[in-house]
Amino acid sequence: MSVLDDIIAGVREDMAQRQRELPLEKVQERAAQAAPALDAFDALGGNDNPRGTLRVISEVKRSSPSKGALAEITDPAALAVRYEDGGAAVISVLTEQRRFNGSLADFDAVREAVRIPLLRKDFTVDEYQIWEARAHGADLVLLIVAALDDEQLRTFLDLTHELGMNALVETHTAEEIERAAAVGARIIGVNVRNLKTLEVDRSVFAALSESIPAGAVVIAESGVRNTADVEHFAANGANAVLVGEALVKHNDPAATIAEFMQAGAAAIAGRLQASER
Ligand SMILES: O=C(O)c1ccccc1NCC(=O)[C@H](O)[C@H](O)COP(=O)(O)O
Repeated sequence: MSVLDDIIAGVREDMAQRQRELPLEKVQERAAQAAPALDAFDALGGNDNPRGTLRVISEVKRSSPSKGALAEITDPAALAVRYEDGGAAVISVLTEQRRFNGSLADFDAVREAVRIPLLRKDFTVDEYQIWEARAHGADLVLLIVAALDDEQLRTFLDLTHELGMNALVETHTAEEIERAAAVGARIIGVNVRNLKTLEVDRSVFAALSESIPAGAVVIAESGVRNTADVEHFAANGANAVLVGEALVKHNDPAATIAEFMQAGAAAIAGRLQASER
């Protein structure tokens, strides 16, 4: 069983428990009462032409299967406020419990504290989780192509859009990018971490980003350690980077986000100039 399969097995068990406690109809009632979703596509520069700014999706991440415990994060809301102050475009909150030590309670605390779009970062395998995300005020959900068949991918993306949210559709191979494009994904991430082996290979992004259709927002996910990594991803077509570990371990995450945005903007300016020549 791969790491991803193992995570998903636990996610299904935990979701079954929540479904017993709060059936879908109740979650749908709560979703209907939630404030409308914020436009994460716009916040990530989807409507800017040319996309001259590098956006940062900043993640609230306590633990991970690859690294174990990363940071204590006793107050996720306070961390999120620092992210917002630093200029984060979107905040990602991990809600998976067993391997990432996240929760919907963390998500709720962050939702109360900030006004920018929020990604509910979980392993989506059922429509219930998409309704649940909306009921908790999410603006963006994660759809991992490797975890879904084409029918699920299309149905889940359509439901996400019907509920007024956007989806970060995550890929790791050329074939997964084709599948994401075929269902009309508007925000496509390339995760340089292989979720089946946990290996991080930053070269995967440059090899794949050109095959992402024009018009989609391009996200480089995982493995950002410093400004050099941001420059590398931005020079190779990233409109945004999704960063967890480097921010939760830093004592000044706001300053780090600002540095990443500055480094990314310079690299994008270089890329745009080169394409005009
Ligand atoms: O982070 C992991 O070890 C991991 C393992 C298996 C599935 C998903 C995993 N992480 C989810 C992510 O995509 C990252 O949290 C996110 O991209 C940020 O990564 P990083 O900046 O490297 O912490």
